[in-house]
Parts: sequence; C-alpha cells; structure tokens
Amino acid sequence: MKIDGVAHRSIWPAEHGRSVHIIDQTQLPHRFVTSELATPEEAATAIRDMWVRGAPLIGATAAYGLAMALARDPSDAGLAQAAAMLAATRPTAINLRWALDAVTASVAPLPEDQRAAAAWAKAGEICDEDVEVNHAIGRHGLSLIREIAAHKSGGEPVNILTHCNAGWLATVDWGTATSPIYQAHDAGIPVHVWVDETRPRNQGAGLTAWELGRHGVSHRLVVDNAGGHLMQHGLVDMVIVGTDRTTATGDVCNKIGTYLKALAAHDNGVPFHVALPSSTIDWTVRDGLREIPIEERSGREVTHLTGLTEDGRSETIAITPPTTQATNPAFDVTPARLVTSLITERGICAASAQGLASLFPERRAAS
Ligand SMILES: CSC[C@@H](O)[C@@H](O)C(=O)COP(=O)(O)O
Repeated sequence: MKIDGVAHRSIWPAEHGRSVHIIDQTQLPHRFVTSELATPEEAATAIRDMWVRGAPLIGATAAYGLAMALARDPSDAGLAQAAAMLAATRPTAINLRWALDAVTASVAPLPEDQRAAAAWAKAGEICDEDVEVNHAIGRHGLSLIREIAAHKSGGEPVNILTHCNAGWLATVDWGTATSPIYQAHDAGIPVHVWVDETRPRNQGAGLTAWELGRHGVSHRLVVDNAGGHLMQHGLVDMVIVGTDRTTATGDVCNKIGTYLKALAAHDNGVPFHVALPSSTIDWTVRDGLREIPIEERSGREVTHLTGLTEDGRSETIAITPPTTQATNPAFDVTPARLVTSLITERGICAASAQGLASLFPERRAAS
C-alpha cells in the first residue's frame, strides 16, 4: 500500500539478495523506521520481539530467515536446526510453520550448494503469493460490503468494526481484514471503520489507525470495550477480523478479545466475518479451544504503556501498583458457531468442515 504516495510492502529483499528490509512496527505510529535483517537470528528476534507481526508476515520473515541460515550451513542438520529455532519464536500463528515447511520441502531434495538460492527464491514466491492471495480475499470480501452498501442511502457509510491489525502491515501487502475495506474505499463505496485499540500492545491504535489514515479511509478509534455498545446502537454493520490459525472445522484463533466481539456481534445480529489466506488454516486441528497453543506474553505489556510525550520523546510508564502481577494471553479462540463466514482467496464459505471442504476439496481428500 502507499505511504505518502509511495508504494510499500512490509518486507522486501535487499538488492544484493542476502538480507531483507522490514518496517520496525514497534516504532509505529510515531516513527517510520526500517531495519535490515541479515541473519536467521535477527529474523528470529524481529519475529519474537514483534518488529514484524501478523500471521502472514511472520511466515514471510521466517522463510527469509531460513534462506539466510542455509547460506551459512546448507546441510540437513543446519536446515532442521534453523527451522526449529525460527519455529519456536511465536507459537500461535500457523503461517510460521507453513512457511518453514514450504521452504524446507522445496530445498530438501536439492544438493547443498543449490539450497540457499532456492530458499531465497521460495521466500520471494511466498511473499508474492501473499500479495495475490490477499488481493483475492479483498475482491471476495468486497461483495459483502457492496451488499450492505446497496441498502444504505444518501452516501451513508458502511460501518465496519475490526480488531487488532490484520492490515497490510500484518501481511506482505493489502492485509486480510483490511483488503476488502481498501478495495471498497478505492471503488468509491463509503466505508467507515471502528478500530479497536487492542490492548495490551495496541495494534489497532498504533498500526490499523496509522494504515487506514495513510490510505485516507475514514475511521475512528474506540476502546476495546466499546464494540458491544456500538453494536447495540446499530452503529456496526459488520465485523471483519483476521486470524492466526483457523481449524479444519472453522474455529478461529485471533488476537485476544476477538471472542468477545464475536459474542457481542452474535447477540446483536451483526455479521462476523473472518478474512484469511488458506496458509492460516491448520488442517490437522479440529478443536480450536483444546488444541491451539495460546501464546502467553510478558505481564509487563499489561502493566506498562509506551507512548510519545508532548515534547516528542518515547517513554514507557507504569499504570499499575508496582507489585501488581498481570497475565497476558495473546490470543483467544472464537468457536465456529459465532463466525458468519470465512473469506478466503478462493471465495467465501461457512465456518465449518463442510464449508472449508467446499472451497478446498483437495484438503478433505488429504485429511
Ligand atoms: C492478517 S494478520 C491476522 C492476525 O495475525 C492478526 O489479527 C493478529 O492477531 C496479529 O497478532 P500479533 O500478536 O500482532 O502478531
């Protein structure tokens, strides 16, 4: 997407082909800073410390990290060790394992001296494919926005609520949840986005608000607890969120708080859609609540806040008594029964085993 008129992706290879550039998302929205990752360890740190985040971008970064590792040690042992190191960075987003498996499968049959170059090319393919897939998700999701817009009068916008950042910063480009929104906006359909702040890391306040603003999409930030109230007052036409892992039965694991939005949507008859590339489906899991590992992050993310002072300095402050302990689960699972539809690159389906099988029949055969 464009930043000040210049097209950007969230990750791009250096010209010499040995490192990648990323946008350091810990610095947004106050500073636009890019960093260069040149080793698998740097890629792992960038993922673990959330310089890059969002399921598809985590996968893309890990793929390049594995290519960097193979440039150093292309042996089978080197490949397995680097893949394990990168896989351990964040446990919930399945795209991480998907991307590492894809690179491993494409290089394992090759002689060692060809592996690094092949892995680099594969990582590039994963990125290009992510852009295409997200664009397709947007095309399908756009039809849902159009349907609602058709019932509006006098330029009244379609009000969409989103949680966390499933925007272009979370992918290589376009985003998943935001792709239909950008495409609707670009097609001249009036849209307005309610952006959940998304405590504790505030991906909504810092990232989604930043991207939507840069693209000129009308939006307003709300505290995480406001969604139910907005829905009760008819101010939300639809919810669109992303996901870190979707089960073969349609359960959706996404940023903590997504489940509560789905409950409120259900109670208020508001459609609750989940946008996802098929790389986010874990075909081996059927029960999201029991089987998906939920990342537990530092309690400090809850007890402290970082922001900009009025004189422009970045500062971290405590918001609790010093002895307060916090628990910080980073994701939750929304059962399939609360999900109106899944928006994938192949089209829209019910959040169920049958729905997914209708779009991905080859996976039904495989499982
Ligand atoms: C297209 S991104 C989908 C999800 O990864 C996104 O909604 C999300 O929960 C991101 O969590 P994060 O902890 O910021 O990596």
